[in-house]
Amino acid sequence: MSEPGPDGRIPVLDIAPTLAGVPGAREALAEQVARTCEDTGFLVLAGHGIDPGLPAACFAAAAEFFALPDEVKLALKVGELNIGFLPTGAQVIRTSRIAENRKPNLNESFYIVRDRAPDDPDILAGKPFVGLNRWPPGIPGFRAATMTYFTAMEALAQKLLPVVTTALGMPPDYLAGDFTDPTCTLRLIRYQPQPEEEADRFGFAPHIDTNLITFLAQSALPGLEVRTREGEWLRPPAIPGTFVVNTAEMLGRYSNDRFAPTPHRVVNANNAMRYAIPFFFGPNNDAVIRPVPSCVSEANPARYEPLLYEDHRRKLNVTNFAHRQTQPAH
Ligand SMILES: O=C(O)CCC(=O)C(=O)O
Ligand SMILES: [Fe+2]
Repeated sequence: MSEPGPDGRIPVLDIAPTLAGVPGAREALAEQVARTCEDTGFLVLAGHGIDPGLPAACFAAAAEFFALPDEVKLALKVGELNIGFLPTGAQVIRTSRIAENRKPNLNESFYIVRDRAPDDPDILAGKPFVGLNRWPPGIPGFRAATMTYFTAMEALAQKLLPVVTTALGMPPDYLAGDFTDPTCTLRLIRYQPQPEEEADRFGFAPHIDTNLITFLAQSALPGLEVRTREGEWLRPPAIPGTFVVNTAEMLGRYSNDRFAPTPHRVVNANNAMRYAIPFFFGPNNDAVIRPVPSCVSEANPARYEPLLYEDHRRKLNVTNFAHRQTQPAH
Protein backbone atom coordinates (compact mmCIF):
# COMPACT_ATOMS: atom_id res chain seq x y z
CA MET A 1 0.00 0.00 0.00
CA SER A 2 2.85 2.39 0.60
CA GLU A 3 6.47 2.60 -0.28
CA PRO A 4 9.02 4.86 1.30
CA GLY A 5 10.29 7.69 -0.87
CA PRO A 6 13.93 7.62 -1.89
CA ASP A 7 14.83 9.28 1.40
CA GLY A 8 12.59 6.88 3.34
CA ARG A 9 10.95 9.70 5.21
CA ILE A 10 8.20 11.07 2.98
CA PRO A 11 5.93 8.13 2.08
CA VAL A 12 4.15 7.51 -1.17
CA LEU A 13 0.56 6.64 -0.26
CA ASP A 14 -1.95 5.04 -2.59
CA ILE A 15 -5.46 6.41 -2.10
CA ALA A 16 -7.05 4.20 -4.80
CA PRO A 17 -8.38 1.48 -2.43
CA THR A 18 -9.93 4.20 -0.25
CA LEU A 19 -11.55 5.92 -3.23
CA ALA A 20 -12.89 2.54 -4.35
CA GLY A 21 -14.46 2.05 -0.92
CA VAL A 22 -12.51 -1.11 -0.11
CA PRO A 23 -13.47 -2.05 3.46
CA GLY A 24 -10.79 -1.00 5.95
CA ALA A 25 -8.82 0.96 3.34
CA ARG A 26 -9.59 4.39 4.76
CA GLU A 27 -8.58 3.34 8.24
CA ALA A 28 -5.33 1.79 6.99
CA LEU A 29 -4.49 4.86 4.94
CA ALA A 30 -5.40 7.12 7.86
CA GLU A 31 -2.85 5.32 10.03
CA GLN A 32 -0.13 6.04 7.51
CA VAL A 33 -1.31 9.62 7.10
CA ALA A 34 -1.20 10.05 10.88
CA ARG A 35 2.32 8.71 11.06
CA THR A 36 3.66 11.07 8.42
CA CYS A 37 1.64 14.03 9.71
CA GLU A 38 3.30 13.54 13.08
CA ASP A 39 6.67 13.52 11.37
CA THR A 40 7.37 15.65 8.28
CA GLY A 41 3.79 16.67 7.46
CA PHE A 42 4.50 15.78 3.83
CA LEU A 43 3.34 12.80 1.82
CA VAL A 44 3.12 11.87 -1.83
CA LEU A 45 -0.33 10.89 -3.07
CA ALA A 46 -0.69 8.19 -5.73
CA GLY A 47 -3.75 6.39 -7.07
CA HIS A 48 -5.76 9.63 -6.87
CA GLY A 49 -7.57 9.23 -10.19
CA ILE A 50 -6.79 12.72 -11.51
CA ASP A 51 -6.23 12.61 -15.27
CA PRO A 52 -2.56 13.61 -15.82
CA GLY A 53 -3.77 15.84 -18.66
CA LEU A 54 -5.33 18.23 -16.12
CA PRO A 55 -2.17 19.30 -14.24
CA ALA A 56 -0.30 19.25 -17.58
CA ALA A 57 -2.80 21.69 -19.09
CA CYS A 58 -2.61 23.87 -15.98
CA PHE A 59 1.21 23.98 -16.13
CA ALA A 60 0.95 24.91 -19.82
CA ALA A 61 -1.54 27.67 -19.00
CA ALA A 62 0.84 28.98 -16.33
CA ALA A 63 3.74 29.09 -18.79
CA GLU A 64 1.58 30.93 -21.32
CA PHE A 65 0.42 33.44 -18.74
CA PHE A 66 3.85 34.30 -17.38
CA ALA A 67 5.17 34.69 -20.94
CA LEU A 68 2.74 37.60 -21.48
CA PRO A 69 4.26 41.09 -21.59
CA ASP A 70 4.73 42.71 -18.18
CA GLU A 71 2.18 45.42 -18.87
CA VAL A 72 -0.51 42.82 -19.57
CA LYS A 73 0.30 40.97 -16.35
CA LEU A 74 0.52 44.17 -14.33
CA ALA A 75 -2.93 45.19 -15.51
CA LEU A 76 -4.15 42.14 -13.57
CA LYS A 77 -2.23 43.00 -10.42
CA VAL A 78 -3.86 41.77 -7.22
CA GLY A 79 -6.08 44.33 -5.62
CA GLU A 80 -8.06 44.42 -2.45
CA LEU A 81 -8.54 40.66 -2.61
CA ASN A 82 -5.68 38.35 -3.30
CA ILE A 83 -6.81 37.46 -6.82
CA GLY A 84 -4.67 38.01 -9.89
CA PHE A 85 -1.03 38.75 -10.55
CA LEU A 86 1.57 39.22 -7.85
CA PRO A 87 4.81 40.42 -9.40
CA THR A 88 8.27 39.43 -8.25
CA GLY A 89 9.29 41.37 -5.20
CA ALA A 90 5.82 41.90 -3.80
CA GLN A 91 5.83 39.13 -1.23
CA VAL A 92 8.17 38.96 1.70
CA ILE A 93 7.45 36.08 4.05
CA ARG A 94 7.49 37.64 7.48
CA THR A 95 5.54 34.98 9.30
CA SER A 96 8.28 32.35 9.10
CA ARG A 97 9.12 30.79 12.43
CA ILE A 98 12.59 29.81 11.43
CA ALA A 99 14.20 32.68 9.67
CA GLU A 100 14.11 36.44 9.49
CA ASN A 101 13.41 37.04 5.85
CA ARG A 102 14.02 40.39 4.32
CA LYS A 103 14.75 39.65 0.69
CA PRO A 104 11.71 39.25 -1.54
CA ASN A 105 10.93 35.89 -3.09
CA LEU A 106 12.22 35.30 -6.61
CA ASN A 107 8.89 34.29 -8.02
CA GLU A 108 5.87 35.78 -9.69
CA SER A 109 2.43 34.37 -9.01
CA PHE A 110 -1.10 34.37 -10.30
CA TYR A 111 -3.95 33.62 -7.90
CA ILE A 112 -7.17 31.99 -8.97
CA VAL A 113 -10.15 31.44 -6.68
CA ARG A 114 -13.56 29.84 -7.04
CA ASP A 115 -15.04 31.15 -10.28
CA ARG A 116 -18.12 33.27 -9.71
CA ALA A 117 -20.49 35.29 -11.83
CA PRO A 118 -20.75 39.04 -11.15
CA ASP A 119 -24.25 38.45 -9.79
CA ASP A 120 -23.18 35.65 -7.46
CA PRO A 121 -25.22 36.05 -4.24
CA ASP A 122 -22.07 36.19 -2.09
CA ILE A 123 -20.63 38.94 -4.30
CA LEU A 124 -23.86 40.91 -4.23
CA ALA A 125 -24.01 40.48 -0.46
CA GLY A 126 -20.48 41.90 -0.21
CA LYS A 127 -19.22 38.91 1.78
CA PRO A 128 -15.61 39.35 2.86
CA PHE A 129 -12.88 37.58 0.87
CA VAL A 130 -15.18 36.80 -2.02
CA GLY A 131 -14.29 38.23 -5.42
CA LEU A 132 -14.15 37.69 -9.15
CA ASN A 133 -11.28 36.01 -10.94
CA ARG A 134 -9.18 38.21 -13.20
CA TRP A 135 -8.75 36.45 -16.52
CA PRO A 136 -5.85 37.33 -18.79
CA PRO A 137 -6.69 38.48 -22.32
CA GLY A 138 -5.33 36.65 -25.34
CA ILE A 139 -5.03 33.15 -23.85
CA PRO A 140 -8.32 31.52 -24.85
CA GLY A 141 -7.78 28.18 -23.09
CA PHE A 142 -6.51 29.65 -19.83
CA ARG A 143 -9.75 29.85 -17.91
CA ALA A 144 -10.91 26.36 -18.90
CA ALA A 145 -7.55 24.73 -18.14
CA THR A 146 -7.13 26.33 -14.73
CA MET A 147 -10.76 25.94 -13.64
CA THR A 148 -10.94 22.30 -14.75
CA TYR A 149 -7.88 21.67 -12.65
CA PHE A 150 -9.30 23.69 -9.74
CA THR A 151 -12.55 21.71 -9.77
CA ALA A 152 -10.79 18.34 -9.93
CA MET A 153 -8.47 19.27 -7.08
CA GLU A 154 -11.30 20.53 -4.90
CA ALA A 155 -13.07 17.19 -5.37
CA LEU A 156 -9.89 15.29 -4.51
CA ALA A 157 -9.35 17.41 -1.40
CA GLN A 158 -12.91 16.64 -0.28
CA LYS A 159 -12.14 12.93 -0.67
CA LEU A 160 -8.98 13.20 1.38
CA LEU A 161 -10.71 15.15 4.16
CA PRO A 162 -12.37 12.07 5.78
CA VAL A 163 -9.00 10.30 5.72
CA VAL A 164 -7.38 13.20 7.54
CA THR A 165 -10.27 13.36 9.99
CA THR A 166 -9.91 9.63 10.65
CA ALA A 167 -6.18 10.18 11.16
CA LEU A 168 -7.11 12.74 13.82
CA GLY A 169 -9.08 10.03 15.60
CA MET A 170 -12.51 11.46 14.81
CA PRO A 171 -15.44 10.08 12.78
CA PRO A 172 -14.79 10.61 9.04
CA ASP A 173 -17.43 13.30 8.56
CA TYR A 174 -16.58 15.21 11.73
CA LEU A 175 -15.08 18.20 9.89
CA ALA A 176 -17.43 18.13 6.89
CA GLY A 177 -19.47 21.07 8.22
CA ASP A 178 -16.40 23.32 8.19
CA PHE A 179 -15.76 22.56 4.51
CA THR A 180 -19.17 23.01 2.86
CA ASP A 181 -17.89 26.11 1.04
CA PRO A 182 -14.15 25.62 1.39
CA THR A 183 -11.61 28.33 0.75
CA CYS A 184 -9.70 27.09 -2.28
CA THR A 185 -6.93 28.90 -4.10
CA LEU A 186 -4.98 27.81 -7.12
CA ARG A 187 -1.68 29.65 -7.31
CA LEU A 188 0.40 29.56 -10.45
CA ILE A 189 4.04 30.29 -9.75
CA ARG A 190 7.03 30.95 -11.96
CA TYR A 191 10.45 30.91 -10.31
CA GLN A 192 13.31 32.56 -12.11
CA PRO A 193 16.58 30.63 -12.20
CA GLN A 194 18.88 31.23 -9.29
CA PRO A 195 22.10 29.68 -10.52
CA GLU A 196 24.28 31.29 -7.88
CA GLU A 197 23.72 30.69 -4.22
CA GLU A 198 23.06 33.84 -2.25
CA ALA A 199 22.42 33.99 1.49
CA ASP A 200 18.75 34.45 2.39
CA ARG A 201 17.69 34.52 -1.24
CA PHE A 202 14.95 32.11 -2.17
CA GLY A 203 12.46 31.33 -4.88
CA PHE A 204 10.16 30.93 -1.91
CA ALA A 205 11.59 31.58 1.55
CA PRO A 206 10.96 29.05 4.34
CA HIS A 207 7.33 29.23 5.37
CA ILE A 208 4.38 27.18 6.52
CA ASP A 209 1.13 27.17 4.58
CA THR A 210 -1.78 28.85 6.30
CA ASN A 211 -4.70 26.73 5.04
CA LEU A 212 -5.55 23.07 5.91
CA ILE A 213 -3.76 20.97 3.29
CA THR A 214 -1.92 21.84 0.09
CA PHE A 215 -1.63 19.77 -3.09
CA LEU A 216 1.37 20.23 -5.34
CA ALA A 217 1.30 18.58 -8.74
CA GLN A 218 4.85 17.43 -9.38
CA SER A 219 6.84 20.22 -10.97
CA ALA A 220 9.06 19.37 -13.92
CA LEU A 221 12.09 20.74 -12.10
CA PRO A 222 13.28 20.14 -8.53
CA GLY A 223 13.50 22.96 -6.01
CA LEU A 224 11.07 22.22 -3.17
CA GLU A 225 12.70 21.32 0.13
CA VAL A 226 11.10 20.27 3.39
CA ARG A 227 12.62 20.90 6.79
CA THR A 228 12.63 17.99 9.21
CA ARG A 229 12.43 18.49 12.94
CA GLU A 230 16.13 17.76 13.04
CA GLY A 231 16.73 20.73 10.77
CA GLU A 232 17.67 18.77 7.67
CA TRP A 233 16.21 19.76 4.28
CA LEU A 234 14.63 16.92 2.29
CA ARG A 235 13.29 16.74 -1.24
CA PRO A 236 9.94 14.94 -1.55
CA PRO A 237 9.95 11.98 -3.97
CA ALA A 238 9.45 13.44 -7.45
CA ILE A 239 7.30 10.70 -8.96
CA PRO A 240 5.55 11.85 -12.13
CA GLY A 241 1.77 11.80 -11.90
CA THR A 242 1.68 12.04 -8.11
CA PHE A 243 0.89 14.96 -5.82
CA VAL A 244 3.02 16.22 -2.99
CA VAL A 245 0.58 16.91 -0.16
CA ASN A 246 1.49 18.94 2.88
CA THR A 247 -0.27 19.89 6.06
CA ALA A 248 -0.82 23.50 6.91
CA GLU A 249 -1.59 25.76 9.84
CA MET A 250 -5.28 24.93 10.31
CA LEU A 251 -4.54 21.21 10.59
CA GLY A 252 -2.07 22.18 13.29
CA ARG A 253 -4.89 23.88 15.14
CA TYR A 254 -7.50 21.15 14.66
CA SER A 255 -4.95 18.61 15.88
CA ASN A 256 -3.78 20.70 18.83
CA ASP A 257 -0.27 20.60 17.28
CA ARG A 258 -0.23 16.82 16.82
CA PHE A 259 -0.09 17.39 13.05
CA ALA A 260 2.00 20.53 13.02
CA PRO A 261 2.78 22.17 9.68
CA THR A 262 6.30 21.83 8.37
CA PRO A 263 8.43 24.66 7.02
CA HIS A 264 9.40 24.30 3.39
CA ARG A 265 11.22 26.45 0.84
CA VAL A 266 12.05 26.65 -2.84
CA VAL A 267 15.40 27.37 -4.42
CA ASN A 268 15.38 27.20 -8.20
CA ALA A 269 19.00 26.23 -8.81
CA ASN A 270 18.07 24.99 -12.29
CA ASN A 271 19.07 26.85 -15.43
CA ALA A 272 15.47 27.34 -16.43
CA MET A 273 12.23 28.77 -15.14
CA ARG A 274 10.52 26.49 -12.63
CA TYR A 275 6.74 26.33 -12.48
CA ALA A 276 4.49 25.20 -9.63
CA ILE A 277 0.70 25.05 -9.36
CA PRO A 278 -0.14 24.61 -5.66
CA PHE A 279 -3.79 24.09 -4.77
CA PHE A 280 -4.65 25.29 -1.27
CA PHE A 281 -7.62 23.77 0.51
CA GLY A 282 -8.92 25.54 3.60
CA PRO A 283 -12.06 25.80 5.72
CA ASN A 284 -15.15 27.88 5.05
CA ASN A 285 -14.61 31.54 5.84
CA ASP A 286 -17.23 31.24 8.57
CA ALA A 287 -15.79 28.05 10.09
CA VAL A 288 -14.60 28.25 13.66
CA ILE A 289 -11.44 26.21 14.05
CA ARG A 290 -10.87 24.58 17.39
CA PRO A 291 -8.81 21.56 18.50
CA VAL A 292 -10.85 18.36 18.00
CA PRO A 293 -11.82 16.36 21.14
CA SER A 294 -9.55 13.40 20.30
CA CYS A 295 -6.53 15.69 20.46
CA VAL A 296 -7.39 17.33 23.78
CA SER A 297 -7.19 15.85 27.25
CA GLU A 298 -6.59 16.96 30.79
CA ALA A 299 -2.91 16.23 30.33
CA ASN A 300 -2.91 17.96 26.93
CA PRO A 301 -5.29 20.91 27.11
CA ALA A 302 -6.30 22.92 24.06
CA ARG A 303 -3.44 25.14 22.98
CA TYR A 304 -5.63 27.33 20.78
CA GLU A 305 -8.64 29.52 21.28
CA PRO A 306 -11.44 29.04 18.72
CA LEU A 307 -10.55 30.92 15.55
CA LEU A 308 -12.91 32.25 12.89
CA TYR A 309 -11.15 31.40 9.62
CA GLU A 310 -12.05 34.77 8.15
CA ASP A 311 -10.27 36.48 11.05
CA HIS A 312 -7.22 34.36 10.41
CA ARG A 313 -7.17 35.49 6.79
CA ARG A 314 -7.65 39.11 7.82
CA LYS A 315 -4.65 38.88 10.11
CA LEU A 316 -2.44 37.31 7.45
CA ASN A 317 -3.16 40.25 5.20
CA VAL A 318 -1.24 42.60 7.35
CA THR A 319 1.84 40.44 7.51
CA ASN A 320 3.09 39.01 4.26
CA PHE A 321 2.52 41.36 1.37
CA ALA A 322 4.33 44.50 0.44
CA HIS A 323 1.99 45.54 -2.36
CA ARG A 324 -0.81 46.24 0.02
CA GLN A 325 -0.83 45.63 3.71
CA THR A 326 -4.07 43.73 3.48
CA GLN A 327 -3.53 40.52 1.58
CA PRO A 328 -3.96 36.89 2.53
CA ALA A 329 -0.91 34.63 2.29
CA HIS A 330 -2.41 32.56 -0.49
O1 LIG B 1 6.91 25.65 -5.62
C1 LIG B 1 6.69 24.74 -4.83
O2 LIG B 1 7.03 23.57 -5.09
C2 LIG B 1 6.08 25.02 -3.47
C3 LIG B 1 5.26 26.28 -3.39
C4 LIG B 1 4.79 26.56 -1.99
O3 LIG B 1 5.31 26.08 -1.03
C5 LIG B 1 3.61 27.44 -1.77
O4 LIG B 1 3.11 28.04 -2.76
O5 LIG B 1 3.16 27.57 -0.61
FE1 LIG C 1 4.06 26.38 0.72
